[in-house]
Amino acid sequence: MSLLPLEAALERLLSDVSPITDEELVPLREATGRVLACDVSALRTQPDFNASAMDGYAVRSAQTASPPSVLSVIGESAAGHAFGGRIQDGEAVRIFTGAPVPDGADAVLIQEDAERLGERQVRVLAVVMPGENVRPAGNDFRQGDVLLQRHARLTPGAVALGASGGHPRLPALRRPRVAILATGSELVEPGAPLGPSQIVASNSYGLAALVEANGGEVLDCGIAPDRVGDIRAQIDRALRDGADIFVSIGGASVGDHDLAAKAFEESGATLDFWKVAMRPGKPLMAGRLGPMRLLGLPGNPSSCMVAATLFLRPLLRRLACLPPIVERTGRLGSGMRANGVRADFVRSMLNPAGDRETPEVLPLDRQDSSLLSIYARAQVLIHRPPHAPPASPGDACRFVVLD
Ligand SMILES: Nc1nc2c(c(=O)[nH]1)N[C@H]1C(S)=C(S)[C@@H](COP(=O)(O)OP(=O)(O)OC[C@H]3O[C@@H](n4cnc5c(N)ncnc54)[C@H](O)[C@@H]3O)O[C@H]1N2
Ligand code: MOO
Repeated sequence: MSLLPLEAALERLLSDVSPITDEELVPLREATGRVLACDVSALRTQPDFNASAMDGYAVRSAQTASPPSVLSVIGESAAGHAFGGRIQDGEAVRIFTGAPVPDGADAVLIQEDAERLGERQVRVLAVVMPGENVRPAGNDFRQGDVLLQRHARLTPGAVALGASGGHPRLPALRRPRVAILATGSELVEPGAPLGPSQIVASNSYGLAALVEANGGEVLDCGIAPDRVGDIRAQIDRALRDGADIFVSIGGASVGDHDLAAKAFEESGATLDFWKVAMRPGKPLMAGRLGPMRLLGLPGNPSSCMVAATLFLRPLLRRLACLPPIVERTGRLGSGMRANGVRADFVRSMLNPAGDRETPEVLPLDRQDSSLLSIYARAQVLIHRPPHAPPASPGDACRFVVLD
């Protein structure tokens, strides 16, 4: 099978994908990172009374026009305990930050500008203007105001705003469910004892982190040995459990024990493509089974993560109704050789001292696709198109940001 150009592969993968529209109410504590299903309006006004912004004395501002003057202290208003009466000329109410400003008062004199004279009196030492140190009712928002927009991704601040608006739960789109299966008889879980010629299954953890960072939910299918039946069983399980995407890791190449394509086909899936003109990540495959998408990622750790960044991430973000992550332009920090037939994605770092708009991009010196130590240091991938001519330091380049 010949290599499919990257753009054609992406087009095939994404052409008929639309965002999930199912909605669910999510408790505030679980809402960060979720995508809102609809606009959220305030159920209450904040603050719903005129509130003091400072500790001091609620006064009629006109009464402070020619300090020093003395006012009678007729009571106290604390947060949660309003003063019930009304202030008249010549009177003040001791008040604390966040407390309701009593009727009749229009300003708060901060206590640094006041001198308390026993229980009953206070000396005014400064002029206060009408409205000074008062947060009027509705200062933040009013009941019915749209606080959060449909399809916004909830930040910590947005969650706090939703809470303040009176919502214990927020309406979110269902997250795309991504089943992740590591395949390979040599794999063991991190921390488990390793037998001869065994290795740690690290990729599932990298992929799970990528899925969660991009609005998805992980269904962990563990590790399957190199047996078609075991891989198929996990495909069936993922379909039963309502996965939107099934991702296998490893067994994507052409060796005798590379069984992903066979397992996909025997499970009844159609294979959309297999093998993309890119480095790393060439043996990538994509298919579908009923409503579920399948991605077969290569096993080499960097190949797996790069293929996931380029294919799983956009698929997931589209399903999750998140904006695509677009390539950016930078300047090469070092020269590069002419490229071959595969688009090359070069693990690189950004020069922290460089220009932020058009950063200098520094390729890491070793690019072998087995090297997680290099991949983990990389912040970006320089995208060198097929047959790109040799490039010199300072030349423009395109790059993809990793997360
Ligand atoms: N004759 C050919 N051989 C290979 C070709 C080819 O075109 N012709 N392509 C090479 C390329 S490119 C890649 S990439 C690899 C990918 O192969 P597979 O997807 O079949 O990966 P495996 O053979 O299963 O594993 C490769 C490597 O990665 C390790 N691995 C696998 N799964 C995990 C995991 N979950 N966590 C960590 N490491 C994992 C595995 O032990 C192997 O060391 O094929 C080339 N060969
Ligand atoms: O594509 Mo493989 O991913 O070159 O190592």
